[in-house]
Amino acid sequence: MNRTKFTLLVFSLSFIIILSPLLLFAEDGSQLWLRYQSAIHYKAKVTSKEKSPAITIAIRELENSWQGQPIEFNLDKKQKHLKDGYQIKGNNDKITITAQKDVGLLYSAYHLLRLQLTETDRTNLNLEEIPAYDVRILNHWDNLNRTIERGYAGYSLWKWDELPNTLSPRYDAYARANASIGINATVLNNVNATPEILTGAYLAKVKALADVFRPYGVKVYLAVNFSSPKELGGLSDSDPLNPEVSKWWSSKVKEIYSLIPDFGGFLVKANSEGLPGPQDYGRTHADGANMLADALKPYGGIVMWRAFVYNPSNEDRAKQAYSEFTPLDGQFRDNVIIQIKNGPVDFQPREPFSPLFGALRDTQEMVEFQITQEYLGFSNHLVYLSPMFKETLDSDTYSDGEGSTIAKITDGTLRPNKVTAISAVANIGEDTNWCGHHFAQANWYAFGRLAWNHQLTSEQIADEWIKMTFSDNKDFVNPVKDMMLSSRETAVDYMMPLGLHHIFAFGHHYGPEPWGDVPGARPDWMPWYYHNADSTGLGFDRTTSGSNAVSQYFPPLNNIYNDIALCPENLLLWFHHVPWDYRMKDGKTLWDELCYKYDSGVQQVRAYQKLWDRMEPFVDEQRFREVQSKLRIQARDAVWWKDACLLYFQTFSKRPVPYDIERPVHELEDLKKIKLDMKHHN
Ligand SMILES: CO[C@H]1[C@H](O)[C@@H](O)[C@H](O)O[C@@H]1C(=O)O
Repeated sequence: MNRTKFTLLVFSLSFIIILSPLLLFAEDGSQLWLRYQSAIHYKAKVTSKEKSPAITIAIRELENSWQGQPIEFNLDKKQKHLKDGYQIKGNNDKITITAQKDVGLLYSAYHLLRLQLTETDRTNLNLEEIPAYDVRILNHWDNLNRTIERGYAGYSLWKWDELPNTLSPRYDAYARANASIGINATVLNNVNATPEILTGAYLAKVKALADVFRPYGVKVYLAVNFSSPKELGGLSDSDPLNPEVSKWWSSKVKEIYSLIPDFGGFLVKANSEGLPGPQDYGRTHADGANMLADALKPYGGIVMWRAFVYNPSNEDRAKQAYSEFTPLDGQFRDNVIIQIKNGPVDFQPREPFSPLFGALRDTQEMVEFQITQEYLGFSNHLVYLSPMFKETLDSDTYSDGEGSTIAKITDGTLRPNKVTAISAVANIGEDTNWCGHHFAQANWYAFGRLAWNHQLTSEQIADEWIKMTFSDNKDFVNPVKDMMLSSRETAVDYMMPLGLHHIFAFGHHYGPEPWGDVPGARPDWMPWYYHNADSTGLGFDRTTSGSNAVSQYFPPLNNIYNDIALCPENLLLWFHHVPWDYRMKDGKTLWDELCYKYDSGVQQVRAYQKLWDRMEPFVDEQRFREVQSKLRIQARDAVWWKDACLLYFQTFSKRPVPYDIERPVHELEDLKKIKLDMKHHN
């Protein structure tokens, strides 16, 4: 080797040595799970007779990163059964992909790259993927001032003040991330919607976003305020039966479609939590939804009408959506779909499924999940939500006999739905790592994967996500996967075990406040409304001798939930007021069981801390430290929850905390004084 070559070699080696830690350090999670290595020495050969923006992206993704056989794209419009899906066939020499839509080819590109990143065999491929739902949609609760209701990852991605002229690169990255997991729709603004979103100025901004998202197959939808005709159009009212009102909506819809020809439709929260709606004029939800549906119909748009309604009344809050919507069954147009939260109350760590699923026989239904962790420690706690999503989807409602799962009711298997959909409230914000917690990215990922295929297991999804996001080393994948898979149950244990619910601090919903009593607030906003602790026991009596919410479920569930001996123990205090000395299945008293559950939640988080520390060699410095520090918060919060709930409930149970578990480290009176400043959390 001559001198020049030697100098060059030394120079480049030192360059690599100096720079590599910096590169590692710069690893911040902004790439999400899209960590494809670029194929520097090899440009994949991808051929396609057809061209379109989606196909161009698909080719670009593969040419940048695919390290395998040449690929041939085929568009075959006759293969309608594929919907947004695709077939992949291939051997060592070649891969052929067929889709009926160009977006199907794009999805197939991400499928191949996923196989590559997860080290799955790619030499013998013969598969067909068809999505379970037509509309796989994120709901952003983003306000026009860029705060996010229940958002814990910074401000909204949408920079309304810069739009439509300036386009943040995050818009493209957002659409790409969604496309990579099959999400094809997004509601840009908060369901607590302001009429302003429908002004010409905002629609021009919405159009700019729709144009960025379109090549990735992501359609834009808007949440609308039911009073828009009055507030924006200057009409005397917004009565759905007033012809002027429906005329106003028709012309607004026409204006939207002239800007965004593939606009998806509206999401509506009406007559709920103070928002206006058809009931303001003595009309029904059906009158309101149908009026909007008629305006959207000529363009193929849909209305997602939310069932999240409850009034200050004497009726158990858990019963109200069912009471209000079942009498309207069969009255909705075929482009209306009722969007129902997974549980009957409000995204609690664990709820039974909403009894509305399956009860509306002649009305289309869809699930609304919450990815953002409003009731699960915000972006501070590591809680992998796939098991929770699956718990709902796999729940058997018995509406059409055994096997009538929520998945089958909503995906069209059991009902002749014109359109099928599944939604979730997003956890995405402007933070560099998108979701506030590196592991919260897994929940966005899991929602997309389940919306595509609800038969995937939580374990499969976690496995993929860990390998793509962090490492495929089994010494990392296996323990981290175990941590993720148990994390939801852990959170339930240190927050609200055995069916307890809604004992959160008023307003921000972060910490515990089972004693909560907000002067002047309505009873169903008080935590004691939900736990009913007294000297005899704990829990909400929803049996036939209590609020009778059990009767909203189909047999045999109504009887199972009604019977304290049959009711699943993880829902016991949801359905029953249980004596403190009631014997649980393991022989412990209710009080002791409660104590052990809280303690086990705390111990589990401690175990996660230890586990994560052992993972240091596998993770870059920055992500390692960030997750480590979040776990510290989670561990402190878990103790806070345990102490607050046990010390408070003990004032009723008057029994000792079992002597073999960790003693409280707080005074109840001190805990009662904690006031969190959650203003930035809205
Ligand atoms: C958007 O409002 C939210 C509100 O912030 C939240 O606390 C509650 O969970 O539900 C509401 C809803 O789903 O409409």
